[in-house]
Amino acid sequence: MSDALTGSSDSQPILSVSNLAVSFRTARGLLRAVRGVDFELKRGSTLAIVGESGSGKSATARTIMGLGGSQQQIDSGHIYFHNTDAADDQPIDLLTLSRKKLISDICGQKIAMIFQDPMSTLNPTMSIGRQIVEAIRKHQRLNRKASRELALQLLEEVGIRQAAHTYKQYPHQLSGGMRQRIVIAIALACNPQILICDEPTTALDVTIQARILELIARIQREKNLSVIYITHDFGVVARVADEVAIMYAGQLVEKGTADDIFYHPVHPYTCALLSCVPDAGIDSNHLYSIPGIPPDLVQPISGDAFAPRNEYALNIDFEQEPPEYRISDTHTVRSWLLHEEAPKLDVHPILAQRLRQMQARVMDTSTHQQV
Ligand SMILES: Nc1ncnc2c1ncn2[C@@H]1O[C@H](COP(=O)(O)OP(=O)(O)OP(=O)(O)O)[C@@H](O)[C@H]1O
Repeated sequence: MSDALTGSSDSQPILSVSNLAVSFRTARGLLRAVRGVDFELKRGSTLAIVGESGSGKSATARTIMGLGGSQQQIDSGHIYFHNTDAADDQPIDLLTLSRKKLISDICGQKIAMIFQDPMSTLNPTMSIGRQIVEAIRKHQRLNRKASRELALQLLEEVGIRQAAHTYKQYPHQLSGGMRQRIVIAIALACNPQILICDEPTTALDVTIQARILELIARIQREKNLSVIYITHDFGVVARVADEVAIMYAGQLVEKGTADDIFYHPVHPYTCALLSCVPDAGIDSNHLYSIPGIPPDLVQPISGDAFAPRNEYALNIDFEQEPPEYRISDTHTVRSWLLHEEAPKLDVHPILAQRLRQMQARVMDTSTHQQV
C-alpha cells in the first residue's frame, strides 16, 4: 500500500523479535507491559505498531534500544539484529549484550530512535550545529571541519533551506516541525540501518505532519532504511506502513500487511480501532468508541485480555488465552473466533459501515500518494 512513499522492500528480516516479555517493578507489584511479542522487520520496509495508550508499544521499542530504565526487567525473549555491516551474517541477540555494548555498538549507531517530543532529545542550551556535530563525532572519526560540513549536509538532507543560518540557532528559536527535522538529522548522523519513530508527528499540525512523514519516507528510500513506526493514528499507518502489528495489553493480537489489516481485519479489537478513527464526514450517530478500559497489567489476566470489552466474546475468551491463528502467509490473528468450532458472527452494522468508510479513505490516501 505504501510503495509510493517507501519503495518496495526485499523480504530478508533485519530485526526479528521473538517471545519478548517485559515487566516493570512498580509500587503495586510487577506490571507486565509486554507479554510474549513476536514480529519481524523486513529490510527496507516499514512496520507500524498500533494500539491504544498503555498497550506496550513504547516499552517494546525502548527495550530494543536498551532504554527500558532501572525498573524494567526482561522476562523472556530474543531480539535478533541482522547487521548488514557485519563481516559474518550471524544475527546478534541484543538482549545478550551488556547495556554498555548495546549503547556503544548498536543503539544510536545501527538503530536510531526519534520521539514525539523533539525537546526530549535536543539540548536547549546548545546550538543546533554543535548538537549535530557532537552526534557525528560520537560515531565517526572526522575532524572539526569535515564534521561541520557533514552537519550542514544533514541539515539540507532533512529539508532545511537556510542550513548555515539554522546551524547557529538554538532549539527554542525553531518551530515544532523544524525541531523534529533536526532530531531526524541527529538520528541520521550515525548512518543507522533501522529508524524507530515513536509517535514522531503526534504533536505537529496535519500539514507539518504530512511533510515529516514524506521526509522520513524519502530518507528511507535513499538510504534503504528499515523503519518501525509506533503510533495510534491509522492516518499515519495508511500513509507509511508495509506491515502492521496491532497491540493490545502487551500482546500483538493481529499482524499482517497493510492491505490485510485495512481490508480484511479479523480481530474484534482491530475492527473496533479502525471504526474509532475520527472522520469529518461521519455524523455523530455513526461514531464508534470501544466500551470499557484496557486491563490493569499488574493483575493476572485470564483468557483473552480484550474479552471484557468485546461484544463478540465467547465463553472460552474469559477462560483461555487464544493461540495465534495463521490466516495466510502474511496474516495472523490471536482470537478464538478463528477456531473451527467458533460461531460465525455478523459484524455490528455501525462497525461494518465505519470499516467501509475507513477503507474508502485509505484507498483515497493511497491514490493521492501515487500522484
Ligand atoms: N518505567 C515504567 N515504570 C512502570 N510502568 C511503566 C514504565 N514504562 C511503561 N510502563 C507501563 O507499561 C505499560 C505500557 O506502557 P507503554 O508506554 O509501552 O504504552 P504505549 O502503548 O507506548 O502507550 P503510549 O502511547 O501512551 O505511550 C503501561 O501500563 C505503562 O504505565
